[in-house]
Amino acid sequence: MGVETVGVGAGPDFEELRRRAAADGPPPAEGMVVCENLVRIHRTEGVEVQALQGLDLLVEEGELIALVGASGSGKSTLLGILAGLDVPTAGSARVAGHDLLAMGKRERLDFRRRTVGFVWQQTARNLLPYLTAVENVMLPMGYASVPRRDRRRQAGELLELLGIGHLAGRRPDEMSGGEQQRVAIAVANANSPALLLADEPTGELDSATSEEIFAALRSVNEELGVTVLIVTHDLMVAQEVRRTVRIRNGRTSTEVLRPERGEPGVEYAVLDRVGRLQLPPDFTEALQLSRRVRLALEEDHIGVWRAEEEVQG
Ligand SMILES: Nc1ncnc2c1ncn2[C@@H]1O[C@H](COP(=O)(O)OP(=O)(O)OP(=O)(O)O)[C@@H](O)[C@H]1O
Repeated sequence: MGVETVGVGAGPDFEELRRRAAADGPPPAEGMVVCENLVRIHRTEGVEVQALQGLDLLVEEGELIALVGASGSGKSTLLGILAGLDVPTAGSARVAGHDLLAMGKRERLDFRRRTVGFVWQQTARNLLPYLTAVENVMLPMGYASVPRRDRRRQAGELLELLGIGHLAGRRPDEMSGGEQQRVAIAVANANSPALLLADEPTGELDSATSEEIFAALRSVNEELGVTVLIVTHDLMVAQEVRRTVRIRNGRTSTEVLRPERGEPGVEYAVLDRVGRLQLPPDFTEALQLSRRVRLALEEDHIGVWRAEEEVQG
């Protein structure tokens, strides 16, 4: 192998080195949502909080997934980034092919209006109080360039799809919390988004109503083909989806996959594209693994042991 000198007038320049480094890495992943090594640091009054600390997430087009995690683990921060409301500090994040770190102001606004839909936990935040359900649904259609003459009909069809056609003429204060949330799902789909984000959509509701909200989210996923990502503490929701991703300390730690919805799932640790794995803290604590471990490749598994000097104390 030849040796090249990097210097003025000799050898490859910086751009060339960058191109080679990129070519050496794995090819870019594809999907509706692709986050790699995503970092978001909040700075307030001189204090830094690392809300996301190198998070990886891949969501395929057409999936319906749940995102769970303890309070403060970074779920809302991630949703804000995917919705184009917040900008990551480092790493990469793409939604429907849009690079969320490189977007200019104009593209970001367009992205929010056309590519994503959002349902908030607080029912009151999702709807304008002085408009009827059908008028609320028609509103985002203006941003998405739906011709004016088609808006009322399309809004009515969306409400029908979600089983709430009879609410079309009612204002939010004439509906229950669950009805408002289903109208909110119609509003979030009015611009035909590629990705629907829902932050604790069943958080303020009882379990029977939560089932209705979840059924509405499932309808838009199955009938309209929208990719849906739900942040939830609700066990019912987490058990009803095929894939549940758990965030811990600003990183994706484990995933539960279910062969069929409602069936018991299998929990997997997440391996990133360069082979990094986050060991669960209860495992590392039980075996007092810290700093370095010994690995051994076996026929069908990898063994992980405490390093010799740490075993001897
Ligand atoms: N704007 C902000 N300024 C400073 N720190 C923030 C800001 N937003 C979030 N954080 C911090 O970032 C971390 C992650 O917060 P985030 O709201 O994303 O967590 P979460 O998992 O959504 O929590 P919850 O389930 O309680 O909503 C927390 O430590 C939080 O205090």
